[in-house]
Amino acid sequence: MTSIAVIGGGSWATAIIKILSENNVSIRWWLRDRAAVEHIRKHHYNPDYLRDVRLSPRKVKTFTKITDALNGADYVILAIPAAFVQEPLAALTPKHFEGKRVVSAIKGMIPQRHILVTDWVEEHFHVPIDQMCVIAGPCHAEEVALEKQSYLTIASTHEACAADFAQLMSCSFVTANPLADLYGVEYAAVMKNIVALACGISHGLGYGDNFQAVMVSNAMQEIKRFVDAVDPRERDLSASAYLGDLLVTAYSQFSRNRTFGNMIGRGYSVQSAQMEMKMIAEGYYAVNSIYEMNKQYGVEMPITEATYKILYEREAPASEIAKLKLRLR
Ligand SMILES: NC(=O)C1=CN([C@@H]2O[C@H](COP(=O)(O)OP(=O)(O)OC[C@H]3O[C@@H](n4cnc5c(N)ncnc54)[C@H](OP(=O)(O)O)[C@@H]3O)[C@@H](O)[C@H]2O)C=CC1
Ligand SMILES: O=C(CO)COP(=O)(O)O
Repeated sequence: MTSIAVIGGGSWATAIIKILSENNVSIRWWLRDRAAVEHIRKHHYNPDYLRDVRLSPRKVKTFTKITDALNGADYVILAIPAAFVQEPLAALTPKHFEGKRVVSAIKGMIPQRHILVTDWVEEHFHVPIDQMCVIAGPCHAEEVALEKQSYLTIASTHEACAADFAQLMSCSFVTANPLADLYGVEYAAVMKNIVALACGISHGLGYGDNFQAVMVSNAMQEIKRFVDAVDPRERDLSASAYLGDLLVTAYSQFSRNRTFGNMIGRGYSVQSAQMEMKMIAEGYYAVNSIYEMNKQYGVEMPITEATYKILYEREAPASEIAKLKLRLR
């Protein structure tokens, strides 16, 4: 039986565990919150996220010590927002990861370093890049909880590695397909969160569906320009791992990033929007990383620039979106 450690106790970790539990696996789940661990052991659901998801005590064991969760695991899934992933893993060394495959379920970048999570894991824990995957595709945890038909893309530089893990992430309501484009998929997943923020901001300002459709079309071109600059290769950006993920985050009621942006458009400060939301909007951190990274690449990125100026330079949302309006086609 495949043993899988899941690191993180939020909505996506909970949804991933629900999917994995449909297969013949044993899950070793680390959460930082001791009270949540006690609650799950006693009541078999996560009290803080997706409370309707029942967790099989036979398949899912919870841990408060991260090394215990990793013990004997074949896979380690990282499912904590990128901004916070370094702290819980700080005590781990390359030895803890020896012989394990690492899967990033994170759609964000390491903020202080402006690097992808897989690059950080390779650098920090010496996990070979071909032993890593990312979980991508248009898929909200809330819909997984409701068993609504969903699709995931498992990307890796090594197709067989992606294919193995895709099998574990497939079940009656989830189809997971492998794809050999780790970097393209990972960057696109980071960038779609920035676009969702921009869509939310415009919506909060009163812009309508016509404007948003143009924003999303322009965003796809912006993502293509950036991804082609950082990792040039043949790829079909209309595939669901790229375009599908952008669409779901830009339009869905469940999108954390769009919700956060919407509050900013309605006049909330960054701090008050963060306090209002229990969940994390990765795009807030990602926009800083992509903006900083792009100083090196010089790609034309009007949507990223406008979002950065609103969130980090405290420019007025209305005037930044008005300027952006003139750059969209
Ligand atoms: N939700 C979704 O539908 C999807 C999410 N993702 C990605 O999954 C990743 C996780 O997001 P998601 O589960 O939605 O996030 P949530 O906001 O639902 O949960 C955040 C998790 O991170 C933990 N956390 C917050 N701050 C810290 C910290 N300082 N140190 C350690 N842990 C911390 C929280 O712990 P605590 O509960 O104790 O506060 C919680 O377990 C993100 O990269 C997101 O982009 C990808 C696809 C879909
Ligand atoms: O990546 C996600 C869905 O694919 C989740 O991010 P949002 O909640 O911002 O849409």
